[in-house]
Amino acid sequence: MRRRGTAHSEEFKGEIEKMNRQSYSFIHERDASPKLLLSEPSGYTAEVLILECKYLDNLLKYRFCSPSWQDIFFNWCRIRLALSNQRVDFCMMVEGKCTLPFYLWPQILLFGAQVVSWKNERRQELLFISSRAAWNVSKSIRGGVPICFPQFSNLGTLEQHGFARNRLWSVDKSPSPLPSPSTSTSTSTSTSTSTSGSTPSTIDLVLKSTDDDLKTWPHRFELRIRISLSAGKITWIPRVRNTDSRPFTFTFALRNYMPVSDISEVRVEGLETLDYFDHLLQGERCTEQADAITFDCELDRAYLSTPSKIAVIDHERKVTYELRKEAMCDAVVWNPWDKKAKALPDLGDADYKKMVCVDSAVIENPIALKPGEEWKGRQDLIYVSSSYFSGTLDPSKVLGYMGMK
Ligand SMILES: O=P(O)(O)OC[C@H]1O[C@@H](O)[C@H](O)[C@@H](O)[C@@H]1O
Repeated sequence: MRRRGTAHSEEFKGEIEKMNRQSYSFIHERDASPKLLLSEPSGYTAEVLILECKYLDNLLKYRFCSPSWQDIFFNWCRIRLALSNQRVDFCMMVEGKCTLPFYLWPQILLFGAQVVSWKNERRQELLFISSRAAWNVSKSIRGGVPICFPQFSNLGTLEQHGFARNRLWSVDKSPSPLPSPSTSTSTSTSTSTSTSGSTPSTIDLVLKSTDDDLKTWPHRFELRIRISLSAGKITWIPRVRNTDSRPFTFTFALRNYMPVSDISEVRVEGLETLDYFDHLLQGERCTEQADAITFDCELDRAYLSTPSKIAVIDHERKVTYELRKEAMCDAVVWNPWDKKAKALPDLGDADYKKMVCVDSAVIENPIALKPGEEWKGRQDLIYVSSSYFSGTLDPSKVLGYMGMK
């Protein structure tokens, strides 16, 4: 826990002044943790303990806890909206219920429902964030796990990767039950997992079509994402429901920006011998010849009909990310390399060396939903400290260790 220190006093001051104007107040007693008192016009008042604050560009980010974490989600959202009118951020609040320590809680932006921070027990960041991430504009952050919907990449007439990553989502306080796991597309409302008893380290976010969205994509939908956390694993369960009177189709991806020690030391395993669309060859269909994907130039490929488990092995850092997925049979591998990195304004020139994207996706066969139907996918991202050493990689051992063989 980091208490308010002198390094932050100016930042707090600026924010307190703004809060006063918005009729929120800030309490700080000498030798006590700083507290924020939220009072809404409706009369709701809550006291929040601030655990940590950091300043990122023009946005002050807090970690905090409260007796009522769900209420605070909502109040926090309103505060950020009122103060910046730009983006909203929060951490999963599970005080008193969650067995995980604070520093393991991921940070999720309501803007895009994007997870932007996820840490392991050694407090290492497990997601990549660009050194030039633009936190204060109305555009998806370069890093973390943005959600691509209803279009992946430029495979359609919509903005690149669809609009969902550039919209403000809501917390779904009473999420509808998950459909049966046996069907990936279902009209069933039967439950296998009770949402009323959803675990404290789970949050449901929802995006619904707006009148503006309907002008560019004329289909009414509800996109729900359940994000759950357990030690060493973070899970996304996306669901898309057709709430329109006509059928529609869509493509989808969870773009995983993973941090790596050096991109030239990385191997992606599980995609060998598969066909892929090469975006750098105008989508030409090719077949993977290598026994693992390695990187020495720009790569932008959508691998087709992939297995449910893929391993991203960082040889140097002795770390493996295991990607497990359901109902998302394609997988994208992307690294922009040097020229493209320079051309992307929100990516540092050398950042390409420190990241790789391996995404769970539905691209080749878009999902078709009739009115009332729902599609459900799932992605688990698992962090494994590998036990092998640089230069002595034995893929079969690693895959065996991960339960993949
Ligand atoms: O910059 P964005 O919109 O996040 O996309 C990053 C890259 O994503 C890839 O999937 C696309 O094929 C590239 O064309 C694109 O540059």
